[in-house]
Amino acid sequence: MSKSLLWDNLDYQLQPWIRTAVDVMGFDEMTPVQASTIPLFARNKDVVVDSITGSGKTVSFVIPILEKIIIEEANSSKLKKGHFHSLIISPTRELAKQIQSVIESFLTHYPEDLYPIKSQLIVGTNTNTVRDNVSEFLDNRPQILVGTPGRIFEFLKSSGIKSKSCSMVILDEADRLLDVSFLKDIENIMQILPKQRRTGLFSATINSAGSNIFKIGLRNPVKVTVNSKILAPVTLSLNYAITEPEKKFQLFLSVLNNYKFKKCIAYFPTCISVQYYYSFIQHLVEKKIVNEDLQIFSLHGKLQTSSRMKTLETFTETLSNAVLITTDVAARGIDIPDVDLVIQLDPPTDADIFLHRCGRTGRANKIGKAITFLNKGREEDYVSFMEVKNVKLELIELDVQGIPEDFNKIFMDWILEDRARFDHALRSYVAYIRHYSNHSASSIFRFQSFDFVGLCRMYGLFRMPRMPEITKNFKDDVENPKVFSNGWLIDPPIDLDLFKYSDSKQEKKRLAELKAIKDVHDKKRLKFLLKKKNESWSNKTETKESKLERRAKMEIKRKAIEAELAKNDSENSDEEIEDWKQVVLQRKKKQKSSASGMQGSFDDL
Ligand SMILES: Nc1ncnc2c1ncn2[C@@H]1O[C@H](COP(=O)(O)OP(=O)(O)OP(=O)(O)O)[C@@H](O)[C@H]1O
Repeated sequence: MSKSLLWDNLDYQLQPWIRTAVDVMGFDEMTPVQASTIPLFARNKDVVVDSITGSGKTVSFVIPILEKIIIEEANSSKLKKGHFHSLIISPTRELAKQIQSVIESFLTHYPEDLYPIKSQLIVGTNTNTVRDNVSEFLDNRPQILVGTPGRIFEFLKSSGIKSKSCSMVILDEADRLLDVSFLKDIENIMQILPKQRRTGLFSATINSAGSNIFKIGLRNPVKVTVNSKILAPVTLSLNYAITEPEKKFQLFLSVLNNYKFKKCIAYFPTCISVQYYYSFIQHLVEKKIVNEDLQIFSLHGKLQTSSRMKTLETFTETLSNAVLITTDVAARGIDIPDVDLVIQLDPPTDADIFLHRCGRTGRANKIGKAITFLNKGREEDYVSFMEVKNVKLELIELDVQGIPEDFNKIFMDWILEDRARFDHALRSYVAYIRHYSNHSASSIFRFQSFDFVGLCRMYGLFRMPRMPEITKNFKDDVENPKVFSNGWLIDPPIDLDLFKYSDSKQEKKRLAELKAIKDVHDKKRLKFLLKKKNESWSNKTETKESKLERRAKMEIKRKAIEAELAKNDSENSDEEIEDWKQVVLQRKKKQKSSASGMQGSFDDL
């Protein structure tokens, strides 16, 4: 045990009940980040903390907050109604909830005869409004608030909420909170809070925040960097496996069946792919193709908050043989005991997220393994790309051991039971293509060398959809022996007219549409109807209102451009007028292509 990490070696004495709490929690010594950060907060410094995943950053801000509240209470500066002492902001509700439970687990050791210390969660859920947050706050008078940016901003603006006593603010996963999606809310929150406050920023990838760190009014911050050369815990082994897309999902199942693990988190690229594969895996468990002992959970951003929280809770409480299929909603900060395996079906679009995902295992000196699947061909370059970033990945050989040879047929039979599954597969496929085109390392993740047929098979599609990305980059049927005419991947093709929805209402609607189309003999009208029908899963979600809104906006834009043209007509040369016309044309073209850009369809479906 290193002497400098002993709790009693801090340059001030911890409150006795906090000392008891760390003992009971089994924290024999401080982690390095705690040993550096706790004394800095005690000396009223602002801190920017960069320390690897699972290194105990949460406790390094929870203890100082609790200590400060007690010291200030002891100085009889009790908070008045509507005031609070500390604010902790996190990018996700799950993480906010987790931080609050760390606070609560400390508070179970707080002496009952002292003035009560309380915390409150300020996050949006499907059942509570910001008003509910406010009335709970005014009734309970908690000193510590933990929440997500949007809801906290709304909360702070509400009448009755007084921010001027807030003396500590923590941004956990600060680089995420300071990226474009949250920055505005964070800046707005900081403007409401008093300038005289202590601020702490924490992350395992804080450097990605760049100069945005200085947008939130830090005062002479001290940077705490623990082991700058190590980007991942030494107990975490980082592996990659090369696979063809067609075999990727089978490889994943084979790992689940054959690897010994307590808990596994598997990252899928999109919410819809989590939903889709989750239902297929249920079927595979029933068919005993996936180990029956495994308990499979799914978590993604499209689920309601209460069900997200519940899933996470149950997964946390399950002792072993548990698999969580999820998206990046569970990539950062989530601390679940005994996760010893992380699988990434695809590398994340943002390289920083790679470390956060892998870091769900190998935490607090426990052994963990993370395996990332890379598509054969171009994606192997990801290994050297990560090496430049100081992240070394080791190759691991995997095979589809134990997965039935007729797996593709089993997949297809499952889809054929219900046409809705085919729609789901198609939507997942399209979402994947959209996801793939967002990779920050675009020189590695390129469509030019992508195995579109393999991807179709991975999603169980037996026919290739038409999408601009595919038509642009895919060598056609003649050149590709795996594809039969009209994009079919099976021979003979199936009769799509006989492919039914299991939901009777949906099926009735389909049959009515089919009849309407068959009754049309006018070719032009038929083409129009087919086009409209094809939009069903991609575009029809757009409401009539939003279409009208968009049309109105386009009208305003068009008028502005025309006005500009007219102005230029009178003032400029013919050449400049021509340039302007080109701009208008290009703009229109761009709008057209982005509107149709991410659709997939079958002309005759
Ligand atoms: N002093 C300690 N000794 C042993 N374990 C500790 C100590 N402090 C915290 N832990 C445990 O370490 C684990 C990781 O802590 P925490 O979630 O705070 O990590 P983190 O650095 O915030 O990670 P991430 O960057 O992934 O959010 C938790 O399970 C926590 O209980």
